[in-house]
Amino acid sequence: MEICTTKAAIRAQRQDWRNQGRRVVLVPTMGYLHEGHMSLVRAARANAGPEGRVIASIFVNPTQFGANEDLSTYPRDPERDTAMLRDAGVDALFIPEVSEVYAPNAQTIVDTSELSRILIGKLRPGHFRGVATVVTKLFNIIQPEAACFGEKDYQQLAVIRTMVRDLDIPVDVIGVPTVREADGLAMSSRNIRLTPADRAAAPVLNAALTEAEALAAEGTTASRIRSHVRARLDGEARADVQSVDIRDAETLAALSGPLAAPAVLLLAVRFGTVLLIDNRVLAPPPHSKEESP
Ligand SMILES: Nc1ncnc2c1ncn2[C@@H]1O[C@H](COP(=O)(O)OP(=O)(O)OP(=O)(O)O)[C@@H](O)[C@H]1O
Ligand SMILES: CC(C)(CO)[C@@H](O)C(=O)[O-]
Ligand code: BAL
Repeated sequence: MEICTTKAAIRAQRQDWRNQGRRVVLVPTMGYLHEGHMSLVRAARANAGPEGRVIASIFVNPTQFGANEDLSTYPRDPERDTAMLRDAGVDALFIPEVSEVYAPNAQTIVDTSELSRILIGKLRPGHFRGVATVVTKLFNIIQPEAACFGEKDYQQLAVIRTMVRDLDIPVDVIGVPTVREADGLAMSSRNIRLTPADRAAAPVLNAALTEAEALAAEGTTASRIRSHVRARLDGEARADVQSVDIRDAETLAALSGPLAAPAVLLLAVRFGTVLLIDNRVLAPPPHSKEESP
C-alpha cells in the first residue's frame, strides 16, 4: 500500500493508474477505523473490479467541527488504521496534515443551501458545509471514478449526492449499508467514548428503529411512529434525545401522514458528551398507494 501525505504524491499515484487505464474508487474516512469502514473498503474493491484500485483517505477535517465540538478529542490511531487498510488490500492511503489540505487563507466553500440547514445541520451548524467542501477537495485531488459513503450518515450521503448532481462532479456515489455491533448499536468511531453504562443503554436506538419498522408495515402514520419512537427513547434515562424525524427517504422533505413512499426515520441522541446518530428506511405498507384516498 502506497502511503501519501501530500496532494502531489497521491495525484502522481492516481495519474499512474489513469495511464494504466485503471478505475479508482475512493473511501474517505476520519480514521479510528472499525468494521463499518472495512465494509466501505469491500464495497470499493467490488466496484473497482479486479483491475481497479482502491484509495482510502484519513483526515479529521477541522472545518466540519463546531467551536464547541469534539475535534481535539476525536479518537485517532493512524498506525492501527494503516495496518487495517493494508490488510484489507487497499492500494493507496492519503493521510495529509491539515496544513497540506487547506491554504491558510482559504476562502472558498461548497454548501447545499437547504439540505445542510435541516436535521443534523441544525444541531451542528456549519457541519455539512465543512463536509461538502472537504469531499469536493478530496474528489478534486484524487479524481476517483467512484466513492463510497456509509448510510449511517444518511444526511451526509444526501448532501454529497446533491452536491455531485448540482455541480456535475463526475464521481459515482455509492451508499453502503450500516454495520452494527452484535447488540444492534451502529458502529461509530465515537462509540469508544461512551461510558460503560451509556454503551449498555445505546442499543435503544436500534430497538426503537426496529419497532418503527413494524409500525410502518402496519400502516401507522408518520406522526404516530415518531411519537412512539420519541417515547421509547425518552424512556431511557441515559438518552438525551436531540431529534427524531421522519422524512421522505429521497428528498428529506418532512412527513406526517400515512407513508405512501419510502421514508427515513432519523435519530440523533446524546449519551453524555457523545452524539450518536442512526436511521432506518421505512417501507410503506403493501398497497399503500392504491388504498390511500
Ligand atoms: N457503522 C457503519 N457502517 C457503515 N459505514 C459507516 C459506519 N460508520 C461510519 N461509516 C461510514 O464511514 C465513513 C467514514 O466515517 P467516519 O470516519 O466519520 O466514521 P464514523 O464511525 O461515522 O465516525 P463518527 O463517530 O465521527 O460518526 C462515512 O462514509 C461513514 O458513513
Ligand atoms: C466524509 C468525511 C470523510 C468528510 O470529512 C466524514 O464526514 C466522514 O468520515 O463521514
Ligand atoms: N461521520 C460524520 C463525521 C462527523 O461526525 O463529523
